[in-house]
Amino acid sequence: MASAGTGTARDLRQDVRDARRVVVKIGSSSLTTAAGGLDADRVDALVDVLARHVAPAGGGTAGRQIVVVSSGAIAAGLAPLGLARRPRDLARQQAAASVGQGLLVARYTASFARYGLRVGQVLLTSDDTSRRAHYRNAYRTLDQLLAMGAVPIVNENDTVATDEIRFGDNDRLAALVAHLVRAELLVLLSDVDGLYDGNPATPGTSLIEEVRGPRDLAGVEIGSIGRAGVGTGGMVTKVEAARIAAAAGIPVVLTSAVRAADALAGRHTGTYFHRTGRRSAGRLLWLAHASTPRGALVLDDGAVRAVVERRTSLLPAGLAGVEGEFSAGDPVELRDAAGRAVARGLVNFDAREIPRLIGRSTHDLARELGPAYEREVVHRDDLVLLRP
Ligand SMILES: Nc1ncnc2c1ncn2[C@@H]1O[C@H](COP(=O)(O)OP(=O)(O)O)[C@@H](O)[C@H]1O
Ligand SMILES: N[C@@H](CCC(=O)OP(=O)(O)O)C(=O)O
Repeated sequence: MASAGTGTARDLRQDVRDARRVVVKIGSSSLTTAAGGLDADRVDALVDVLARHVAPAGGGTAGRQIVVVSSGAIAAGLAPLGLARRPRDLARQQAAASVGQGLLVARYTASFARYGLRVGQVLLTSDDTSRRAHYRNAYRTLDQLLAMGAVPIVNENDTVATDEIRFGDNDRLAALVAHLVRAELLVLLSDVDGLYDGNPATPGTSLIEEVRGPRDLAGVEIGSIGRAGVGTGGMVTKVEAARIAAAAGIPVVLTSAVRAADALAGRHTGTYFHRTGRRSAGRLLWLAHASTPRGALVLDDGAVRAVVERRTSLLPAGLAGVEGEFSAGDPVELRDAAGRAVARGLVNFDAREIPRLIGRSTHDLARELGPAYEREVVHRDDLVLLRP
């Protein structure tokens, strides 16, 4: 194991050091005071580290493009609204997020301004970003901000997200943002210095320095939120986020906010997740991990084979049934006759139109109902297979 701080080439995680476009996610627990509310000093401490990498002068890794995914809106809104702790109900969480998000971004704005850097607020919902037009738009905005030297500050759009479509935690959001902006590195910063093989509060547990794949996680006790009680997903969502990013070809460093400088410099700190896959097609990762299906299409056996093995579009002839209420453009699940989900896709028809399509050829449908019906139920470009 290389030592931290010396900085010879062998001591460094080279792909971390070489990454130009980086997503840094910071959790609520690292931005709030023990008494509740935003801790301006901790925001400044993080920005001190990040600004050094973004600012054009200074050598080293300066000139990097950094996207910050910052939690903390709800936590920052608690004290100003006289709430002693994080509320359980969605309405009060959203009220707190509404107040807190403004304060959070104001703090980042002032803090980055110390280095002559601008920030741009980007609020995303999981649902939007699975759709083609929104996905492209989100990419374009983030890319443009980076091209103009600004630092995007991303959070979930808490005030409009409903319980069903909500990420809640920002870990998976950060993994998907990393994929969206084609980042070369994802850094997850928390109040714990990495992934431990059990609850770190338990004596005798130790830090896992590297994860090469699922086998390295076997037997690891991955627990929920920490002492601060302001975070959401605990280690479970961080490991899930790391898995999503690594599978999409993006290495991940998971460590504590106080070690951010070491992590970004490529020094051996925290837990390093090696990439396990290659970059996959854009929006489909969001479709698989971020969308909430509004209903289901039941496929006959031939259609399951065609979609799963031959990767074709789903045509009306392969439909055997429909469930739920959805509109054209919504995400739906594709199920086999036994009810197993085999794929997820964006459907081209409203649910109420489906019964008349079941088992029919597109040719017959076009002749009977007009040319608008000569289309796939789910196009293969809008379809992602789910792992068994
Ligand atoms: N195996 C584990 N390794 C490390 N931390 C763990 C583990 N299991 C549970 N945790 C807890 O997860 C917490 C971090 O999650 P969370 O509170 O949601 O933070 P954040 O606000 O940064 O997202 C840590 O404080 C730690 O107590
Ligand atoms: N969007 C929410 C994130 C909630 C949250 O606590 O996330 P995290 O601290 O990353 O587990 C917020 O800004 O409060």
